[in-house]
Amino acid sequence: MANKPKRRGTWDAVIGLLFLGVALLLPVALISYHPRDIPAWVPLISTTTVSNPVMHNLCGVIGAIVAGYLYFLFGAAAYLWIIFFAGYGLAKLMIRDFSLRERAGWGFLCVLCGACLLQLQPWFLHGWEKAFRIEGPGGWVGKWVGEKAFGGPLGPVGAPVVLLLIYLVSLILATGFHPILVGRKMWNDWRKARAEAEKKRLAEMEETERMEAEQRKLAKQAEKLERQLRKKPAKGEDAPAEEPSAAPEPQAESFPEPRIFDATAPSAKKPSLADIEANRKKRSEPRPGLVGGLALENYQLPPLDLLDPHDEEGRKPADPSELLGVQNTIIDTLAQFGIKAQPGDITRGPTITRFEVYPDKGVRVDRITALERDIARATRAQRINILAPIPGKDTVGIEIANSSKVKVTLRELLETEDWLQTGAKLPLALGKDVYGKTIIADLAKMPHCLVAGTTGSGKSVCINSIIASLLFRYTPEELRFIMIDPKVVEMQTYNELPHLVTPVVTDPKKVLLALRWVVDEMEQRYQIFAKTGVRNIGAFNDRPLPKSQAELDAEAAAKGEEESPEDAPETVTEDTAAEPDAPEEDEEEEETKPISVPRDSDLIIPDRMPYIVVIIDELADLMQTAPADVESAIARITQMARAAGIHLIVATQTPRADVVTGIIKANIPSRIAFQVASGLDSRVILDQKGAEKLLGQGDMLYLPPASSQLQRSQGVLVTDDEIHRLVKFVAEQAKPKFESSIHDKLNSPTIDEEDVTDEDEELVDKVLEVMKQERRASTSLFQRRLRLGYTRAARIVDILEQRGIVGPRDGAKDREILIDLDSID
Ligand SMILES: Nc1ncnc2c1ncn2[C@@H]1O[C@H](COP(=O)(O)OP(=O)(O)OP(=O)(O)O)[C@@H](O)[C@H]1O
Repeated sequence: MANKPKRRGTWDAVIGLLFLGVALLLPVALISYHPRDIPAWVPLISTTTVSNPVMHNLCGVIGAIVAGYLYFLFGAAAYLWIIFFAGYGLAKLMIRDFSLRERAGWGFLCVLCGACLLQLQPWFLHGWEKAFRIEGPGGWVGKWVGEKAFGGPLGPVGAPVVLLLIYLVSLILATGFHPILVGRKMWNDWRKARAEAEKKRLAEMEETERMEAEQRKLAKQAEKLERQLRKKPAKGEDAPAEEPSAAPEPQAESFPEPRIFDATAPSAKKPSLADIEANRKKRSEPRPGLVGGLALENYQLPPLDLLDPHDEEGRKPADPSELLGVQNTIIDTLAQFGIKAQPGDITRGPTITRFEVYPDKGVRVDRITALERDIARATRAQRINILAPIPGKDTVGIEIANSSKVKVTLRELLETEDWLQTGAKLPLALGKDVYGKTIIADLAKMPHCLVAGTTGSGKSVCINSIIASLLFRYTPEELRFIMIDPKVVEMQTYNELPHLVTPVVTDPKKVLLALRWVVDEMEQRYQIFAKTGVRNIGAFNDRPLPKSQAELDAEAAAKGEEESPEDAPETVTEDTAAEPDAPEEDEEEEETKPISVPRDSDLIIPDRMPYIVVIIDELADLMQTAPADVESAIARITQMARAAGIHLIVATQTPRADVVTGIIKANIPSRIAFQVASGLDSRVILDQKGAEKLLGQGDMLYLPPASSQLQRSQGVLVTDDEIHRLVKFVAEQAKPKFESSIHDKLNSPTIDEEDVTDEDEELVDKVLEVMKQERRASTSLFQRRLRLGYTRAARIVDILEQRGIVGPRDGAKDREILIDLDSID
């Protein structure tokens, strides 16, 4: 009995070898087959009474007869027998307990189906009928089983499909090859390989970072040593020469005494009320040359007492023993896992406290990162974040949420010296970092910003504080807003602001029009810069203003000269516009009749230009309506608008790659991330993980422009009541004066795409054809060429404008064509 498996193994090898031998000889016999090799006495396949005098077949008469029968029965499918024998031969040799009996039947069925399918296909191998004198490319089986038995009842489509199914089923059963399982395995293997590659990449990155840190440390030590060596001779000549000062003692590494900073403690020095008022008054003084038809000579910037007073004294100071207790827990936990570390500084910020530790020599910082959950458990913290190392320091930072959060109010920030003394062109009070340092960004440098976070994380409050920061600094003459709020509710409060270019845009369909207006405005500003010979808004606004007629008259009178009409031109030429000393129109006249440039009559050169800040609250809603158009408009604005003084702030609560696309990200370098759901979302906003560990309610990561270092900070809090008071104060001083060009456009009824009938579509096609032939577009042209009434032609032109094919109406001129006409089929 014990011998049985052994014997079976021997027979398996014999059968396997026999099959492989057949698989080797079969192709030789089949390829060298010649019908005349078959002797006359062989039934069915003999074609001649006189066979070849010299045998062609390399496997002799037996090979010829076998090949002849295989071709006769299976046609070209005879070659499938090679796979049959080779496959089963190898399986018998290599796979233990391979059961030929279970599989061979299915293999045979596979060959039969192969023959039938070859017969039913009409394209190739039909020449074999004559060459081999057989029934068809599938042989006898193909003819009688495939064509007659299957093809007859199932028809030309049904038969191949059924046969193909049988073929696949028998192939699966013959080989034990499960396509779904194999597919799944391949997919899993691919994912595993990717994860491994990613792991390897991260490990390499960590290794390089570690090496760099090591090198920095070594460099520091070398520097320290060098300093010590340099100091020594100065102490005395008799210093013992044999002192082994060159080799640093490894155990003697000393760490600075740990200190506790409470960044939330009431600030020692506060600016006086008089300072703040003086600063505000200074900023409120009418600045020379600001026009804009808003009659704002008496405009006062809002005072800070519109904001709620912040209660610094009410803040509980940090309890040092509590903080030291937490730090000891951290050090103990690390020690339990074999990591020796020394305590470092403790900094209590508004939302989190950062505990620093100095890992001992030879400790890899990522070992500390790996203990994140254990440290969280030991300190009973809800969420912790480990900075290994803290950028620019030789310590590892463990950030733990404070039990009680300290609010960072807008008033607190606007009263700081940092704010009062800031040299930023468009300062934004964003918040305070862990060290209590105020974060004041300059929108002019940003120059565009992306704000993202889940719902309730603090985005709207952040946007409100940005708007408020600007309202506290700028008059409507100096800064204008375009607010886009598809969510409708968020920005309604601002509708009364005189700073608005147009009422808050809430209809997603009109957003594109607003963005296009911004693009036009930007282009016009560049034209004005070119005419006046300046490069950006700063230079434009700082240029000396042309003198007024009254000033010129006074000068002329002083010189005793007679005024001649030729000396006082009514318009400024291109050259004189750039010439500060050239005579100009009277300033009062200028308001009603702006300075114009004769050769380009549309170009109005204002004395000063306001900054324009475009705020989009909820990009996702816009990306749903017209993703390509919105994306390209944003890209256009962000790429060029900086010099023109146009800045974009985009907020979203959906930081997905299809909303914050690569193009949008590439053009918006500054980012503010609030809490998000996952590391993936964080990567979309910041290109790195981290935002998923934030605590919500204004806890944020700020990526300043031209930097890769994130600043964790607590966002500034401004309440709805404060915003209402602020807007009321501003709105009482001036009424909104909307730009007519954009206002009219946004108020004109849009054509709903659903209302565009088939008849309209036909006309649109015809109009496009006319445009292609004439290379121009105007309502009257279409009226004439297509014999249309005015209303009909104007409607089609409106549809074209809405689809972005032609530009807006521009007086009696032709419409601008915005597409490549050659791309029309
Ligand atoms: N800087 C902050 N300091 C303290 N609390 C804040 C701060 N920012 C936001 N909060 C709190 O979080 C709440 C939600 O903030 P906010 O309305 O800005 O969220 P959001 O991200 O805009 O949500 P949504 O997308 O749903 O509008 C606020 O009502 C406020 O209580």
